[in-house]
Amino acid sequence: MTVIRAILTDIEGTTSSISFVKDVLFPYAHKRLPAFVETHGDTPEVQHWLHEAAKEAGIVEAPRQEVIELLLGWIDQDRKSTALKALQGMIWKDGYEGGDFRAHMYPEVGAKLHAWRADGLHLYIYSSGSVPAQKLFFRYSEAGDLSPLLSGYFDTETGPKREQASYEKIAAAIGEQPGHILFLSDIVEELDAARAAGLRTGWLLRAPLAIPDMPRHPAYADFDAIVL
Ligand SMILES: CSCCC(=O)C(=O)COP(=O)(O)O
Ligand SMILES: [Mg+2]
Repeated sequence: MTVIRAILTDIEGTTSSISFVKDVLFPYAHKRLPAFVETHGDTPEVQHWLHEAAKEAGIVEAPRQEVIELLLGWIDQDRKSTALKALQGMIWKDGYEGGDFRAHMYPEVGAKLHAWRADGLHLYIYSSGSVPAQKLFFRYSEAGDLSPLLSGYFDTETGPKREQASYEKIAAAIGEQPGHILFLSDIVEELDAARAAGLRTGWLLRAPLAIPDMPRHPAYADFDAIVL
């Protein structure tokens, strides 16, 4: 069995509950997005992402209000748009820093990340959430500030999570052979793509999900069940 030297983990459904993202983060961004665009819409970074969103939808000449409506619809659909995720991250910053919420972590995750790091493993995140949003997520988590444990973050600017090439790029960026990296996710298509790139995989099936008799990937109910 190859030695695992690095762990790359997804967030939603893996370290943290889907309901925290859908019931806390998304409504927070939905409520504040129109005012945020109103107040910050002329800054270069926000302008850039509004333009990218409009381009993605094929409405580059559209008035700003139409782009806002588009983004609100995308939040409702949980569209994994890089532009939307970048804007959401900027909006969530206020929520974390103002103490409106802390990021949910499943109960064993914080201790397990500490243990893996103490064993010398390098820990990385790969999520559809933007890198700045990921940094906030682990800094302001229910398990305390976990950001010092993390060696790096990847988002969909590296590539889509269901494509083999994204994992090849991440392995190269980490500087490890793919076989020494364990990717953890709740989404089987992401795990298939990671395996095709040569990474080891772990499928998180959090309760009430049951582990099938013959899972397509090594399957675990939580991080404590993972044997390296
Ligand atoms: C870290 S930002 C909040 C999560 C988010 O917006 C998201 O889309 C999570 O997707 P994941 O790839 O972590 O399943
Ligand atoms: Mg996920």
